[in-house]
Amino acid sequence: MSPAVNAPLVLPVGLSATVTVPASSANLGPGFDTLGLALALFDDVTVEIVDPEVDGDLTISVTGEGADEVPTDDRHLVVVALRRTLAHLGVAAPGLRLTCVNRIPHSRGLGSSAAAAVAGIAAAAALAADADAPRGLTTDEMVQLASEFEGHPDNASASVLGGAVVSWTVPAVPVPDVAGYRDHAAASAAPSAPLHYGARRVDVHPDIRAYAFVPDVQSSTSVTRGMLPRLVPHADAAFNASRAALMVLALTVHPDLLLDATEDRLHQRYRAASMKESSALVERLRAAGVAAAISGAGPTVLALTPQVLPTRLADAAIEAGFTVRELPIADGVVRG
Ligand SMILES: Nc1ncnc2c1ncn2[C@@H]1O[C@H](COP(=O)(O)OP(=O)(O)O)[C@@H](O)[C@H]1O
Ligand SMILES: N[C@@H](CCOP(=O)(O)O)C(=O)O
Repeated sequence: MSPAVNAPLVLPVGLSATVTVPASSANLGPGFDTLGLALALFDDVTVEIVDPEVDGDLTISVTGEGADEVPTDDRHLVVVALRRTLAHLGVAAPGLRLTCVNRIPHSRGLGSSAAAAVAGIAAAAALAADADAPRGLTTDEMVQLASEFEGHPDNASASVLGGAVVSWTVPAVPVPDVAGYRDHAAASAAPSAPLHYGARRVDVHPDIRAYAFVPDVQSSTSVTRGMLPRLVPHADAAFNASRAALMVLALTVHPDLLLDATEDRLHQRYRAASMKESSALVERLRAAGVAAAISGAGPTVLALTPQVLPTRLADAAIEAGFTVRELPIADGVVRG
């Protein structure tokens, strides 16, 4: 019998790929759902193709962050992203064994879920390439798939491209009107409205240092996205447009402008009630002249500064219950 037309290429048992993917900090103050920064805190994921008769369809071993919390079955984010990407590439895996070494804390605003998606996508692309699959993935396609998975491109594109990123979306259907405004939130929420996602890397000024202040508490991104209003005052939107544009200058050539450039009126104030200690820390750091903002949807605080962080500020944050880490700016996902 001849093989079915378009039958998937089956990956051979014994094939394996390891990928290393960085954490990310999204928004950087004014750049809600657009700016992101890759940070040198890495998850390592190894995927091996196994014989299901011998090793089962799927085994997942997780050490480090989230080891006792993430599901070790078909719902695991890396597995979902991996399988979706293999299907996209016309490739099938008989059985899968995953080994995850997690260093990115979960639900803290450091892009752990985007990193998991990028790991799955990059591992699938690496396995398909090793098996000489007819299709591969370009970097733009990785940004597209990971952003579709995550629902916003800022974290995902930073973990793919590294450095700082400017990312954007193009709605595939006309954006509906609400009360005279174009309702982008409704358009993105509509399941029938696929988006095109784009992103480009910008190289960060070498003097800029990034510090993450990580609290013990967790905060779900989807929950705090629900705290955002559907409409905002035009003056606030205009304010953020100026600061987001300024932020690209501050990140690349004028680090002295970081304090002004990290101001925001679109999201942090609306989420502040759910992360009072983090919001207070942002205020304290900014009052001391350090450009600080909530990292992603929080509750981690990100500080960007062309100077070493003064010890008294780090000590005060530790006293308030935060772990303080300087995290170099990282390159994007790589095959290990
Ligand atoms: N490496 C991982 N493996 C499996 N699931 C993960 C991984 N990282 C994150 N997740 C899932 O994503 C959730 C956190 O996502 P989210 O609320 O978007 O926070 P974050 O800011 O860390 O991305 C975790 O509770 C977990 O279910
Ligand atoms: N732009 C998003 C970023 C979420 O980042 P995460 O690291 O908290 O998942 C948002 O602000 O919701």
